[in-house]
Amino acid sequence: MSLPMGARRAAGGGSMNAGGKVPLGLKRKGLRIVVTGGAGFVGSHLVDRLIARGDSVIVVDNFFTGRKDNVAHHFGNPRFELIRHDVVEPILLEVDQIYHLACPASPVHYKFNPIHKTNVVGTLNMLGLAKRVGARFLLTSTSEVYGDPLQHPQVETYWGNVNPIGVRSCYDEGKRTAETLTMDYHRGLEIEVRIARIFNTYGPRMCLDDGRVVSNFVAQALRKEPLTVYGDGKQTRSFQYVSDLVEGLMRLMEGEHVGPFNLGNPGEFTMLELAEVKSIRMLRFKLPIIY
Ligand SMILES: O=c1ccn([C@@H]2O[C@H](COP(=O)(O)OP(=O)(O)O[C@H]3OC[C@@H](O)[C@H](O)[C@H]3O)[C@@H](O)[C@H]2O)c(=O)[nH]1
Repeated sequence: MSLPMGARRAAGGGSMNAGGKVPLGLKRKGLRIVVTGGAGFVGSHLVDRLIARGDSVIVVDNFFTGRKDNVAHHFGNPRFELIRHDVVEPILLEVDQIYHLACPASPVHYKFNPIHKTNVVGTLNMLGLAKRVGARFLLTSTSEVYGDPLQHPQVETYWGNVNPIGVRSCYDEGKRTAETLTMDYHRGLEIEVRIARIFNTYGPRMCLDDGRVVSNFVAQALRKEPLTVYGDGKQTRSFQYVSDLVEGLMRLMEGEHVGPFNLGNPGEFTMLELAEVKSIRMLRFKLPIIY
């Protein structure tokens, strides 16, 4: 079957079964956890879940794309702390687990401000912290490590088809390097690590100007503007709701397996299909607040 270039879809139901048999929260209650990028779209939802199950959470965020508003409802909670900090600088914290999310994920943002340094130096700094305090480290990598994949859907053993010099390379190659560093620290220094490869995710707290396709289409539909389908619209993507992703990240952290694991949705749309009113409605039923 010939497939459109640029198709990115998680293989096998998103492979979210790592640690799936461990009931969340039972053994892990009361941990000290740092979430880098915790004031961002995905990070803030993760923080909500961790706080809700009784953990103490330190959010580290430089507010490049994250917003205080996303975590303001935790201000005053003694189990919550917010630190303005860029992960390209080292930081010393006493924690049990590190969720390393810090990195702008929308092409609009990272093309404007290339983030190779965030991925490489930032990941190195957080791995250094994991080593120093003996914390378990989870890297949020991306489906973009598969580049313009020639295999469809992508399984985790596929090495990808990646351009080292393109406009999106700072992200793709930055995350690939971050994965390499993570595995090196795991093999060489016996740091406990987990790697998640996140596919296209949507939900509340995405910025309207995020630039990714779901928020663009919803914003355009609400404004009754034409939807901007890029290229021939035959490229495909899978879309997962943010709470499903957060569930997957927590299961991965609590489970026994290093990964990498694809976290995504096995279903897929072409961008032309997504632009149909029916598809937008299908996604919108879970999109009560986009702002
Ligand atoms: O308005 C738009 C925006 C985007 N698109 C198209 O929609 C597709 C999806 O693009 P998006 O910008 O939503 O994002 P991508 O799927 O390429 O990457 C996204 O998901 C994986 C994450 O790891 C990345 O961080 C995230 O940016 C692309 O083919 C793009 O060209 C449109 O057709 N119209």
